[in-house]
Amino acid sequence: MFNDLKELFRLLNTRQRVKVYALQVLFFISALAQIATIGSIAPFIAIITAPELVETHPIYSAIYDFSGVDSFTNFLILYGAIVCFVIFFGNLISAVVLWFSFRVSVSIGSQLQRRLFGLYMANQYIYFMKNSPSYMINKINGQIPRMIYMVMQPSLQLVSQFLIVLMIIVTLFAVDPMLAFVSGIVVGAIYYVIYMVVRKRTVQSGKTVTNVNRQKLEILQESIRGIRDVKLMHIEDWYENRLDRTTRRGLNASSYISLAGDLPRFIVETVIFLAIISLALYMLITEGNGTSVVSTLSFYAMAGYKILPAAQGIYKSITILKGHGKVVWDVSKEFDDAVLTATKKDKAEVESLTLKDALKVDDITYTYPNEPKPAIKNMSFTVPANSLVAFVGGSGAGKTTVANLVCGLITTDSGEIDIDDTPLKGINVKRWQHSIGYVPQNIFMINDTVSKNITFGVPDEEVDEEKVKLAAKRANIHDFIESMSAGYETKVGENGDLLSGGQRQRLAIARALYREPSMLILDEATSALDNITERNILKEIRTLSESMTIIMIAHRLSTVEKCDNIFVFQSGKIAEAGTYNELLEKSDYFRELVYGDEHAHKQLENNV
Ligand SMILES: Nc1ncnc2c1ncn2[C@@H]1O[C@H](COP(=O)(O)OP(=O)(O)OP(=O)(O)O)[C@@H](O)[C@H]1O
Repeated sequence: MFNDLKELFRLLNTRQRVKVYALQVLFFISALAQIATIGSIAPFIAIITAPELVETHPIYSAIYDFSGVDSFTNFLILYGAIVCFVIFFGNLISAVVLWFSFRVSVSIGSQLQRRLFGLYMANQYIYFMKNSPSYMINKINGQIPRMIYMVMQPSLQLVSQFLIVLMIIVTLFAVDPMLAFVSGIVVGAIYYVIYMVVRKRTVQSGKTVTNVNRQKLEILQESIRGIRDVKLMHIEDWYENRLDRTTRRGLNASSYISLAGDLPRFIVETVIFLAIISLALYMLITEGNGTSVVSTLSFYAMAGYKILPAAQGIYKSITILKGHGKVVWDVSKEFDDAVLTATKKDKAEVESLTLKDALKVDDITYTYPNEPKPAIKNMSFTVPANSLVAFVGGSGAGKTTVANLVCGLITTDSGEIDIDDTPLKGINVKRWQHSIGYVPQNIFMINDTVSKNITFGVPDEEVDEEKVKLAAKRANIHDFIESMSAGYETKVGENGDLLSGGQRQRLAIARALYREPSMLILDEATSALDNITERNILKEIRTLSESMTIIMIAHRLSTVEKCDNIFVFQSGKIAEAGTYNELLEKSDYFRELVYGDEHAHKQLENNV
C-alpha cells in the first residue's frame, strides 16, 4: 500500500507535491480543531451539573473572575456561547479543509488527464495504430479518475482521520491512560481482524473492477460503432447480455470493496456504546456520584462520537486503497510508456514546404511494429510537381502505407523521401505536412456544422468564407450544401452520420482543398460517388493538377485513365509504372486489374 502511494507521489510534479504537503499541515490544524470541540464540551457539562466548581475549582474560578460577568447564569450563557462557537468554528475548519483536499485531488486528477492526453498527442501516428481508442480513453477517463477517487482521496482522508484519532487517543491518555489503552487495543483489534479477513478478496475485486471498466468501454464502443452490422445481424441482445454480465461482475466487485469498508462500523459502534454504558454503571456503583459520572461520560461520549467515524474512515480508506491501489501502477506505466515514444512537440510556427520540382522516393523499406516482414520493400519512384499520378494494385499491396510514408505520418526503416532536394526528416516533416491535403479511406467528421468540417481546426476568426465556398464548389458539393436546411451552418451529426458516404467524401475533399495544399493525396476518396459526380470531381482534379501535385489511390481503374503516370503496386513493391495505355500494352497484371474490373462491371450491369 505504501508503495502504491509512493508511486502516486512520483507521478506528481513539484507544485502538486507542495499542495499535498500543505494539505498535511491543514489536516493537523483540522485535527486540533476537532480536539478543541471535544475538550470544550466536558467542562461545560461539569459546571452545569456542579455549579460549586466555579468557586472550588482553581481553573474554573480563575476563568469566572477573568470573564468579569456578574452572575452565575450569565457566566453559563457566556461559556455556552463560547462552546457553541468552538464547536461551530472547529467543524467549519474541518469542512473547509475537507473541501480543499477534494479540490486539490480533483485538480491534480484533471492535470494528470491533461498531461496523459498531451503525451498521447505527442506520439507518432503509429502509436495510434497500435493502441485502440477505447484503450486510451479508458486510461484518461477511467483509470485516472479511479486513481484520484479511490487512491488519492482515501489516502488524504487516511492522514486526516489518523491525526484526529491520534490526538483523541493522546487526550484520552491524559485523562485516563488505562481506559485509553484498553479501548485503543479493543477497537484496533476489531478493525485488524476484519481487515485480515477481507483483504484478499478486496484485492481481487480491485482487479475485477479494472478489467470490467475496460471491457464495458469496449462493448459500448464496439456495439455503437458497428451499429449497422449489429442491426442487420440482430445481435442487439447479445451485446446487451454481454454488457449486463460484465456490469454485474463489476457491481459485485465494487459492492464487495464498499461493504468490506463499512462492515466493522456496526461492530465497533456496538462495542463502544456497550463500553460507555458499562463505564457509566461502573462509575455509578463505585463512586455513587451522578455529577462526576455525567461530566466524565459526556467527555467519553463526545470522544467516542468523534473517534468512531475517524477510525472507520481510516479502516475504509485502507480497504479502498487495498482494493484499488494497483490502479496507480497501471496509470504510471501508461505515463512511462507514452513518454518513452512521445516526440517533443514543436510549437514554433514553420514555413510550409511546397513541392516545386519533384517528390523523390528512393529505395524505401518499411516494417510495421511487431510484424515479421516489411510492408514496403526497396521502393523507388518519382512524382513530378503538378502531375496527376495514381497508385493502383490489389488489396494490401502497400498503397496506403506509402501514402502515409510520403505524408511523414510514419517513418521509413531505410531509404529516403525528398521534397525537391529537402529530405523528409525532423522539422521538414511538419513543414511538408502544412502543404499536404489528405483524404483518407475512413473519413473523420466532427459533430458540428458543414462549414466547421471544411475549415476543421482553423480558428473562427481566421476562416475565409469565400475560400470555404470555393473548396466546396471544387469538391462538387456546394449545390448540395446550399440545398440543406441551414446551408453551411447545417450540423452533420456525429462522424457525419446525417450525410451519405459520397457526401462525406466530397466534404473531406473540400476540407483538403480549403488549405490550398501543394500536394493532394486521395486514398479511395471517390469510391462512394456515383459515376457522374465522380467524373465531375475528376475533371476538377485534373484542372487542379495544373497547380497541384495529386496522388490518387484507386481500385476503380476507370478513375485513373487520365493520370500522367500510374504505379502498379504488388506485395509492397512497384511492379510496373506508365500511363494507362502504356500499362495496358505492357503489363499482364494491369490488364488483369482493368479487365477483371470491367468484366465485373459488365456483369453487374447485365444483372441490373
Ligand atoms: N497498422 C498496421 N499494422 C500492421 N500491419 C499493417 C498495418 N496496416 C497495414 N498493414 C499491413 O501492411 C500491408 C499493406 O497495407 P496497406 O493498407 O498499405 O495496403 P493497401 O494497398 O492500401 O490496401 P487497400 O487497397 O486494401 O487499402 C498489408 O499487408 C497490411 O496487412
